[in-house]
Amino acid sequence: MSQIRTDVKHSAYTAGGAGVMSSRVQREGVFEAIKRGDAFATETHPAIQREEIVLGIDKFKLWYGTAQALWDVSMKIPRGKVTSLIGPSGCGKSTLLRCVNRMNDLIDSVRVDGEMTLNGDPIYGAEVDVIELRKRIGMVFQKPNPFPMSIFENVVYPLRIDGERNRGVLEEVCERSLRGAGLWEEAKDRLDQSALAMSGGQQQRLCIARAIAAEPEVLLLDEPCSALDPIATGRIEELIDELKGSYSILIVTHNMQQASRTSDFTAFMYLGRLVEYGPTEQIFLQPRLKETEDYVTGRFG
Ligand SMILES: Nc1ncnc2c1ncn2[C@@H]1O[C@H](COP(=O)(O)OP(=O)(O)OP(=O)(O)O)[C@@H](O)[C@H]1O
Repeated sequence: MSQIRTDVKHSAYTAGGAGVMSSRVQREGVFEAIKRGDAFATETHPAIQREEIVLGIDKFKLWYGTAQALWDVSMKIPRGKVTSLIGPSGCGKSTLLRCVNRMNDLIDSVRVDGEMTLNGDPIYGAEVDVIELRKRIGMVFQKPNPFPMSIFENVVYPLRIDGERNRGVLEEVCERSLRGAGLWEEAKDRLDQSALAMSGGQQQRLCIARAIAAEPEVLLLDEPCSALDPIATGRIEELIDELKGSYSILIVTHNMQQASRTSDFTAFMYLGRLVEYGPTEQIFLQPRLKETEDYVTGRFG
């Protein structure tokens, strides 16, 4: 899908919505219900059920101190596909993403409830080794964060910390990961040079190379293009398209065009709730809820 359409035909509260919404929610709308704190069920499209699942999120809640930021979020993330989290600023997209690899553990005031599973294994629980978990879930941040070392050492960093010393293995992984991140041709003659001398777009692809060097089961991208110019953004979007199939990607984006171009599935969040979740084309062209339509067509947010 190359562009967002504004002539969407939604079937608010009829095609599946009515079955789960209280009559008050139907009458006054989802956003009013959410603001009031009423019980509210996500509009999940049936197509999700046909997918093989890599990540399960079940009734997940999060508080920063006394302020609740996530409310009963339940969703299944398909394997080998790209799933976008969209929604207005402050709706909890990054918070949800950071819960997947337990980055929020680093914030003292955070408390969570509910379940998440990675290929069936619990993500939360006293027995979970968070360091091992983070090896299975790669993450790329808004601003590229290469380490102050050579391009080569950046890419093989995950193997180094696992104790890998075999030069042949490291070189093979370096080349494979840089090729995977679309950076090999630009980087192959300067592998020993500092990563900090690369352009912002190259640094972000390097961070993706470093993430995929660890062969993660899920790749989390938190607004990976927000610090990049349009050309570098285009390269990252092409790369996301190429990684699809081999990797399961969950991406937070502010950019509707980016969500529609890059993702197979899209989840629309509002005030810490998951409002509607389904195939990207349906979310953009035939959303079930009027609120989703208003957001994706730019009528609010
Ligand atoms: N470290 C924190 N401590 C306290 N509150 C936080 C913290 N991080 C986020 N919040 C709050 O949690 C809510 C969700 O924020 P979050 O950053 O997840 O939203 P977002 O949808 O990713 O926003 P944006 O699109 O602006 O990045 C907001 O109300 C925010 O102020």
